[in-house]
Amino acid sequence: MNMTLTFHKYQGTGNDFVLLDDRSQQFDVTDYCLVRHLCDRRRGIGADGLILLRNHPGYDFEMVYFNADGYLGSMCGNGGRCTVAFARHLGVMQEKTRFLAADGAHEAHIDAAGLVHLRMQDVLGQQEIDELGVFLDTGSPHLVRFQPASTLAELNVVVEGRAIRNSERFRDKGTNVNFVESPVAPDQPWQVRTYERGVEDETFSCGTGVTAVALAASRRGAVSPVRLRTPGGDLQVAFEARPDGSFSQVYLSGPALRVFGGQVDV
Ligand SMILES: N[C@@H](CCC[C@H](N)C(=O)O)C(=O)O
Repeated sequence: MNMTLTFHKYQGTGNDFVLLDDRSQQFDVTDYCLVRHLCDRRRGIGADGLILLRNHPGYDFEMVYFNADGYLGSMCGNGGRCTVAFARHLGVMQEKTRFLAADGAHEAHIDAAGLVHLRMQDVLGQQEIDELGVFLDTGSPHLVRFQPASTLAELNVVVEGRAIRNSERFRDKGTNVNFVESPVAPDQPWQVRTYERGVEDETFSCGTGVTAVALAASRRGAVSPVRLRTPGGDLQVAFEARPDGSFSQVYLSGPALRVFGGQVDV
């Protein structure tokens, strides 16, 4: 492209993103090589994904999300929270906002402690439960696997997750794979490690992933709000469970921090 891009680096519990203020709609969303380059941790800025903040009629902004593989992605929960923090940094919003993402409209607010609370889409339909685990879509597809006690820390998430993600069942559309350990005491969090589609690696956390875990764990006694611990930090998921097995009022809450800004020649 032979141009200089101004970028902003954000992270939400270690899930990190390059954010671009693209309200002028200059970025070529078909240039997957550029997105992949910017997300490359050796040759570029380095991130799990890239997000464009754009104007859109009827909303404070639109969030356009790309995975690190360069391709347009589905909903990104941690990325959504980081985009809300970015929108406040730009002055596009103050405490509350309503924006558009790949899976539709979202509301969010930033509390006095700086935590970002993002309302996720209602999760409708039945969770698919079999010997492999619990499959559900929280804006992105997720397989949730509950592990035996004290096994999560030693699990090879990349090997195990990649095998499931590339299995015949998931090869075409892919899935994220979340490995979960139940709390050791009622006041302890659910522990989660995630292999992420489109990053094709373990990430420090995954927002739509911990949301899927909380909803799947509600069948195992988890009560809203559920606290979840990822390698990148703690997140909270609140929800209302409906009699038909669907969930509404689903909120993903946690920190979303600006790390640095700069310019990159591309
Ligand atoms: N890390 C994100 C998930 C982003 C989408 C995922 N990589 C996919 O392609 O399904 C999150 O926080 O939800």
